[in-house]
Amino acid sequence: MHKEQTDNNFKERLTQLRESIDNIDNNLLELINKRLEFVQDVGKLKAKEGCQVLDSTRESQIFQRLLELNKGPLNEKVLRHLFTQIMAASRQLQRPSRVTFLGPEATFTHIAAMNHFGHSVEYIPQPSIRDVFNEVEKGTCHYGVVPVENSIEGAVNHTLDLFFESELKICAEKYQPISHDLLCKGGTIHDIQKVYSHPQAFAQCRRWLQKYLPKAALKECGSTALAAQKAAKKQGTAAIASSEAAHMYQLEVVASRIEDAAKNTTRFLIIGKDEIHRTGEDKTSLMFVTSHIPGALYKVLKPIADFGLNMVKLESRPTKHENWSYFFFVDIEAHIEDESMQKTLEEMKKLCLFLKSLGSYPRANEHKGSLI
Ligand SMILES: O=C(O)C(=O)C[C@]1(C(=O)O)C=C[C@@H](O)C=C1
Repeated sequence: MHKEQTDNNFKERLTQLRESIDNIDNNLLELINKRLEFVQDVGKLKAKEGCQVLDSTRESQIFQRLLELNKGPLNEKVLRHLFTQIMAASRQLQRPSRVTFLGPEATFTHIAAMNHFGHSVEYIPQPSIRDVFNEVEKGTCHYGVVPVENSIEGAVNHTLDLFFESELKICAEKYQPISHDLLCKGGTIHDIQKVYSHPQAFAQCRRWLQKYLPKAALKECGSTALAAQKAAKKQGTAAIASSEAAHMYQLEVVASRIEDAAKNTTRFLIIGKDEIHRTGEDKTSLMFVTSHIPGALYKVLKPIADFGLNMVKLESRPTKHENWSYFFFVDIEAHIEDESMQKTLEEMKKLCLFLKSLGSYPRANEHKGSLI
């Protein structure tokens, strides 16, 4: 076949296919707008009844249903991303919401927040985890996002401690894969004399730094995003931060995925004032203090096993009121409305000096990952 003929065939076929795509897009647009009209009606109903806009239980059911229905080629990550954005736009239409997070912009907390709430909400950075709690308590923001645990470094103690004073509830959890890049304003790796980053990021990239930048001075910053801001100001300096920070602070990625251990993940908590209903796949977080007697912790935890519940986390923190006395934090795979959980709590309360529930929320899957 002549080249001209092949070109014409290609163009004709491409035009046909693109027309089909345009038709689908037209339908999608019409359907999304129709969906939003229903969402507006739900919003009016909720406003009348004084119900909260975000219904994590319903959203989690929508994801479960769509994932079961999906036959591909759309993959799970992209499906989740698309519907996160659609539902974020829906919530924003019902009531514009504000989400606050441990800033500045482009921290991994910000990335986790955007992956959870989508791009349609207003994001407000805070300088500390305490400020995130304060803003949500005051009601200036509807939800807050804070880190609670890293798969390599362990618990974020400050977050755990703040739950003692706070009446806020955990409304959701989000696992965010953490991947570090080396960013700088220009030039090559050979020009870098100084590297800025958060101490945890340095710890997570130790071997890489020893191998490729053994002579560079390492300067600690309050966050990886702050490190990126600093590196953006001076040639010959670099930052270890996310690829999102590169984009936000106009830096170039000199080396990507420089962390020593793959599968580095941080678990974030979404805090707010909502009580989240049962989905059937839930987690409940508890905080308690035991008495100072032999076997106290064993006795308090025993009902969890007796009622057949799965404890997935146990953490301790000093109470700071009395030396060598501790708060314990446990996560249990159940909802507070479950009968077995109610019975467990009844037994645990009898054995604790102090016990409170930090909330029940849908269990997140660690392997859902991030797209953005
Ligand atoms: O079903 C609701 O309650 C809605 O408000 C609709 C919708 C959605 O977009 O599907 C939006 C917000 C809620 O968090 C849950 C679902």
